[in-house]
Amino acid sequence: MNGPPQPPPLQAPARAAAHVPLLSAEHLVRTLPGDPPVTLVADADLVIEPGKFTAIVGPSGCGKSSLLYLLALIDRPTGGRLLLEGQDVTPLSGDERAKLRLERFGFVFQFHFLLPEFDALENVMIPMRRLGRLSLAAAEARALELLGFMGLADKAHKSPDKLSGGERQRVAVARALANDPALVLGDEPTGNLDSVNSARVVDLFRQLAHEQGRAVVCVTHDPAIAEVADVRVTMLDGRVIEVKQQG
Ligand SMILES: Nc1ncnc2c1ncn2[C@@H]1O[C@H](COP(=O)(O)OP(=O)(O)OP(=O)(O)O)[C@@H](O)[C@H]1O
Repeated sequence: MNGPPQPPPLQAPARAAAHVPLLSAEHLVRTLPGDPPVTLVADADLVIEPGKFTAIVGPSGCGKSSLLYLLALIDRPTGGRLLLEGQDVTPLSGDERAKLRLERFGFVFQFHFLLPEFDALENVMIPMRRLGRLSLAAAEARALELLGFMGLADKAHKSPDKLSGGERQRVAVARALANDPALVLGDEPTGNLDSVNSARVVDLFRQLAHEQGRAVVCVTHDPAIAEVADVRVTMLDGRVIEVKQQG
C-alpha cells in the first residue's frame, strides 16, 4: 500500500553567487581571565582566501600566535565569531573542532614535532591513519608521493634523527598535507632553519597556495616570508592594524 504522498526531494540550494572565503574572523577576541584580565587578541577582523599566502607579522608579543591558534580552531575565542566557508564554527564542541582540524587543516610549527620512533614515511602517514579514510597501502602511497613532492623520496625510511633540520621540516610540511587540507597554517615554520632551507620552505608554501589553491597562513618574523606573501597582516598590541594586499 502506498503511504501519504511524499514531498518532492529537496533541491540543492542554488550556490550563492557571492564568493565565500575559506575563513572569516569577525571581531575575534581572546581574553584570559584574571585580575586584571589579559587580552591577547582584540576585535580582529580578517578574511583568509584560498589560493593566497597570508603572512601575519608584528613585534614579539603582539598576539600573532594567539590569532593563529584562534584561526586554527585550537583556541576558543571569548568574543566574536569564526566562519569556515560561511558556517559559524565558534559554537562547535572540542571534538567537532578536532575533527575539522584533522580533515581540513594542516600545521607546520617552528619545531618539527616528528615522532622519533617512526621513520619519515610513517610520520607522514600518521594523520591519514588517524582520519581512517585510506587503506594502509593507499596511505603509504600518498605519503611517498608527498615526500617525493618535498624532494625527499630517498629519505622515506630514515628516522628523523638521521635527517637534516631542513629535511625534517619538509617532512613536517608533507605531514601537514597528508589529509589534503584546504588550509595550511605555519607558526614560524622557518624559525629554526638556515636561509637556504628557509627559502625552500617559503617556495613550497607559495606553491601550496598558488599551484594547489590552498589557503596558507603563516606567523613569521622572517622578512623573506612577509615580502613574498600575497597578503600581509600586521598586528600591534593584540589588534590587526593593517591588512595589505601585495602584488
Ligand atoms: N597563556 C598565557 N597566559 C598569559 N599570557 C599569555 C599567554 N599566552 C600568551 N600570552 C601573552 O600574550 C601576548 C601575545 O602572545 P603571542 O604568543 O600571541 O604573541 P606573538 O606575537 O606570537 O609573540 P612572538 O612573536 O614573541 O612569538 C604576549 O604578551 C604573551 O606573553
